[in-house]
Amino acid sequence: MELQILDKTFVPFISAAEIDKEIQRIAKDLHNNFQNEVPVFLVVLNGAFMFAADLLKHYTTPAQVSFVKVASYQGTETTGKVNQLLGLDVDLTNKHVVIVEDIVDTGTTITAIQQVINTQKVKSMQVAALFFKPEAYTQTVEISHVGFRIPNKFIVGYGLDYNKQGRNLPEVYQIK
Ligand SMILES: O=P(O)(O)OC[C@H]1O[C@H](OP(=O)(O)OP(=O)(O)O)[C@H](O)[C@@H]1O
Ligand code: HPA
Repeated sequence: MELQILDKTFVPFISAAEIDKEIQRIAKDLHNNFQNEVPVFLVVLNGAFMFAADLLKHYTTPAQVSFVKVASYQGTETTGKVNQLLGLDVDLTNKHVVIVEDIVDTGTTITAIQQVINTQKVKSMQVAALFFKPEAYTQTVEISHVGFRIPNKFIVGYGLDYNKQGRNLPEVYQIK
């Protein structure tokens, strides 16, 4: 069934069952990665809230979870654009960090986050993204865990919004 949000029409793209299957696979890969270690999951709000909830329910050994938001503002002339992670309330020193993102599109956001994380002495850093648009990606950060590689078309649902709407949908729609 088509979905109308404001001026745009969307068509069904990925079902809730398909999403769940990929999330279980990613959770298993993460378990295998960390074995007896306790990783820190940094969930990037707002979009990743639904992915993070489902992923972390399948990650059943001890972990730390923290929620961050990216804020960028203009610094001085020499520093240019400065990025900040709002809400980062854990010391990441010597920790295995997993950044949890709903989507990596151009890669601007994940690159900004990685730059902030790299100012701390972490043990390792990985990215888990449910969706990745290879054709749109312009950056070099490695996306360690990807649910779906998708075409460069706008999607909504499962945390992702169009003009603030559609985050609540349990499946994903693609713009028509
Ligand atoms: O790779 P990029 O081109 O940077 O795009 C990806 C980012 O865009 C979305 O966030 P947005 O800034 O829309 O905020 P939201 O999570 O609150 O929707 C998404 O959640 C990613 O964080
Ligand atoms: O395709 C998308 N949909 C919703 N939000 C987004 N943020 C980056 N890409 C997208």
